[in-house]
Amino acid sequence: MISFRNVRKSFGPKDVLKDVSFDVEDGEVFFIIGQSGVGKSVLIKHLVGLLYPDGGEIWLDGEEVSRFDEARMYPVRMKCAMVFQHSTLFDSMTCAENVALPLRKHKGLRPKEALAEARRRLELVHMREFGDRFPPELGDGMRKRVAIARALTLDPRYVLFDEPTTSLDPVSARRVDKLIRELSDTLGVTSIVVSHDLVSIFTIADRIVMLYQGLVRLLGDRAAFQGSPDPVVQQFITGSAEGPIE
Ligand SMILES: Nc1ncnc2c1ncn2[C@@H]1O[C@H](COP(=O)(O)OP(=O)(O)OP(=O)(O)O)[C@@H](O)[C@H]1O
Repeated sequence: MISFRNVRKSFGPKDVLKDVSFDVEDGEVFFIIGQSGVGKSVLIKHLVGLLYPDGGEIWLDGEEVSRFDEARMYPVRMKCAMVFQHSTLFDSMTCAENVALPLRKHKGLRPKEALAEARRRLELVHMREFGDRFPPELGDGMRKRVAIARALTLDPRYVLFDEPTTSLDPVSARRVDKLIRELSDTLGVTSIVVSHDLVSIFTIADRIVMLYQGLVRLLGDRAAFQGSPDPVVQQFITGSAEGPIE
């Protein structure tokens, strides 16, 4: 389980996170939503020690990771994989070689074993037949799925997705949604998804937290958001230009 407890973070005079608290339960698909610049990426970077809070605590599986030094962060990063918005695959390696890389580096598998295991991992994301292709030969959606396969190589308990469907065509975006849902349902992975994509949110989220002006505006399931009388929540989820959001 992940707990953010009264987390505060400022950059110079800018108070990005003022007092943010919520828990993410094991196995759920948990979305973090809110306007551009509200601090969604800043928040998830705290989980893996890419940022440290100015105040408050972050707990992961019973340990306060917000006080960990680099050495103690290492196993945390193995447990929490990140899938960045732009797939960071090596263009000069095949998809299978890309997925095999962390298996060789962190699990010590020999090249042949790592490649065989990489092909099994590609199957999880329905990309097995593309193992010998190079990333530039594939579309964005397929590259994203390979990046997800690579993120899964070290059997993380948590996968942090930063805007996984942004810049994908609608069909590829829905395939990525389906995959995120499957990872929770079949592997028990906990997914934390930063997203603006209303279709994803209302199709696959178990729970959603909305950040607004440095605070949690609403935390709840899809029905709680759809039925919320809060005009800020309603404006965000309907994507309306008119309303209280500045
Ligand atoms: N390392 C940093 N140094 C200074 N300011 C930063 C740093 N990282 C983030 N910020 C600022 O913190 C604020 C929140 O950024 P963040 O990237 O978390 O927004 P976001 O909610 O993820 O937005 P988007 O949806 O556009 O990705 C922004 O104003 C950003 O400029």
